[in-house]
Amino acid sequence: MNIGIVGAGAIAHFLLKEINQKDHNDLRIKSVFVKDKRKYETVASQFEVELFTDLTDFLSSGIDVVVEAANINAVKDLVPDIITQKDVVVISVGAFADMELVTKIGHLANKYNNDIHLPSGAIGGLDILQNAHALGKVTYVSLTTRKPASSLITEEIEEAQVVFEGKAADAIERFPKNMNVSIVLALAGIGMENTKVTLIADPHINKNIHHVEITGEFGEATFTIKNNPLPENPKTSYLAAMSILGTLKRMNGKIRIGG
Ligand SMILES: NC(=O)C1=CN([C@@H]2O[C@H](COP(=O)(O)OP(=O)(O)OC[C@H]3O[C@@H](n4cnc5c(N)ncnc54)[C@H](OP(=O)(O)O)[C@@H]3O)[C@@H](O)[C@H]2O)C=CC1
Ligand SMILES: O=C([O-])CC(=O)C(=O)O
Repeated sequence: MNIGIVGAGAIAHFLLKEINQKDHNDLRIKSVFVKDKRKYETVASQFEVELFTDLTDFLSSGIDVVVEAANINAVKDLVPDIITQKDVVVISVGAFADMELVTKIGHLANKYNNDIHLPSGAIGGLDILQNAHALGKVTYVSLTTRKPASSLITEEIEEAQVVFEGKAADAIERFPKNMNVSIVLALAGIGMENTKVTLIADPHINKNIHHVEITGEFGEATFTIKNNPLPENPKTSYLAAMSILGTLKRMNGKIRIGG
């Protein structure tokens, strides 16, 4: 499967190293869409990929699937065009807090018969939530995220501080680089307005910790993950990058486990 990536930051580098410099069967990154080729010219030689700044050229470069690893604005600007030609994996899931965009991209995906994949990113438990919500009988979903203070605020603090408390819809507005997880959780369950979020800046930790609580007719579930950060961008958890690789492998296989 030939892959094109949008973005050349921390997640893209993880994927380039894993996929193009190790053996992941027939996965191969061929093309990278960037805003500025000069900034990333070493990426082309180091990973044997071609850089593109023109979307039409990028999409016709022999790729089968596009992975977005850029940001929310890139999803809004590029995915409506990409989905008319290719399957797409989106990691800046926060873009889908905009329900108009979800409707538009969903309509185009149907019309052109391409798929949108939203990896679980830095969290887990989405299988439980979606199954539990199949009858619409989930009553409560919350996410409590604790990150190193420097990932969330610029001021120096001595003690852990709640920097946001409210609904997922507002969490992603306030923290677009840190709260994509709240939106994938909301999409899998009871929505942007009902998914409760607490975000804590903690000067004493070096992991990105997400704690999910779900209550419904099925019973109750809790889930905590203590993520190691990606060294190139500590705001981003290692597992978020890995979840894209996992998604690509599952797309390329015929046996689907869980879900
Ligand atoms: N769903 C989840 O659980 C998670 C999602 N994320 C999200 O994943 C995304 C990527 O994360 P990460 O790799 O750490 O971020 P980085 O900041 O390290 O990299 C982002 C890259 O995207 C590029 N970029 C931005 N806009 C465009 C565009 N319009 N076209 C092409 N390239 C573009 C940037 O280029 P330049 O430097 O030139 O601006 C940069 O190379 C972020 O949105 C992040 O919030 C992260 C963690 C978890
Ligand atoms: O990587 C993480 O731990 C979560 C994150 O940044 C996001 O959801 O935007």
